[in-house]
Amino acid sequence: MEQAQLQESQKRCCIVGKFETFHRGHRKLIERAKELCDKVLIVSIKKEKFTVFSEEERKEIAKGLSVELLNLPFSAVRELSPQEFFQFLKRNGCQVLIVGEDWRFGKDRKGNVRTAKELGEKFGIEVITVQTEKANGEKIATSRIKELLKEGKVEEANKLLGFSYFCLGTVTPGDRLGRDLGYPTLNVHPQKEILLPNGVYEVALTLDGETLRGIANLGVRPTVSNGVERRLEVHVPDRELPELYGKKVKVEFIRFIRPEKRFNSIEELKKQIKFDVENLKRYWRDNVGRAAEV
Ligand SMILES: Cc1cc2nc3c(=O)[nH]c(=O)nc-3n(C[C@H](O)[C@H](O)[C@H](O)COP(=O)(O)O)c2cc1C
Ligand SMILES: Nc1ncnc2c1ncn2[C@@H]1O[C@H](COP(=O)(O)OP(=O)(O)OP(=O)(O)O)[C@@H](O)[C@H]1O
Repeated sequence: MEQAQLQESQKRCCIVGKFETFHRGHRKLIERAKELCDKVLIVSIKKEKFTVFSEEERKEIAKGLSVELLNLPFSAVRELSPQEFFQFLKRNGCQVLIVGEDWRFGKDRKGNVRTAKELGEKFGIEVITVQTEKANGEKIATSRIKELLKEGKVEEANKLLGFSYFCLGTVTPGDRLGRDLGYPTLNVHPQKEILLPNGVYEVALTLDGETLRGIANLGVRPTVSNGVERRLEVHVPDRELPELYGKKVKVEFIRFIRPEKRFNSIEELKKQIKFDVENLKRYWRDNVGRAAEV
């Protein structure tokens, strides 16, 4: 029995697909793979540009899930027949293949789960099917997550992702206006274009391994600038942050608070920020124990 368990745990599971977002559907496959195998390899095939997460962000997600990520351009597999595709998997040491119910593979997407099971028998690769993960009766899909993010519905997007939409970025100097306003902000230069609309968001800021709750303005700051350059500025209430220029940070978007606005004076902007911050602090007090993560 022990020997059998040992052999089972040394198996290598593969999962193949675009894997743009690692949403709850993708992660159901990963969880199943981890139950069955010691090593899990994600073969991520990129057809078009990924826009939700940068390459480094996807690597970070994969690392957090303890899976190996192999990125392949679509051109590397486009011409492979279903049979050649299985030969490719075999060469990569794949012993178990985990697939969603509607998985298609091989040239012109000719292969399906049935073909996969047949080829699996031939090549000695066990093919395991996982049921589609749905939310409100609909298959969880990256396209829906993108739509929600673009509409500013970050909480709904996060529910489908199963974690908070985030960006990694570098701290850059701002105009030092925030300090005069009484609300100093950390300017974060993100690695990608953030899909969310301009606005004020509840966020979680991770720096040097510590996660702090904060409030961010994502936008062009129409009150104080000519409104062209998009910026991400994070304010951490009741906390004096040291000089952090050049540091890599992570900003998770938890909740949309309000759209960005142009105020007639700095005084009005200051009053609004005070209102936003006080409201958020009250919200945190009223929701003690609520984790930053979904
Ligand atoms: C919670 C919060 C809300 C904000 N809302 C707005 C806004 O609605 N309109 C706007 O023009 N700027 C807004 N800002 C941006 C401020 O104008 C900006 O933080 C300030 O100009 C400081 O910029 P600096 O860090 O480059 O010095 C907001 C900032 C924070 C922290
Ligand atoms: N909601 C889901 N539930 C279960 N499995 C899923 C779900 N979405 C995708 N999968 C599976 O994950 C694997 C990788 O899929 P891939 O990244 O190519 O996604 P997809 O089906 O095109 O979905 P999406 O566009 O949402 O990323 C495939 O085996 C696919 O069937």
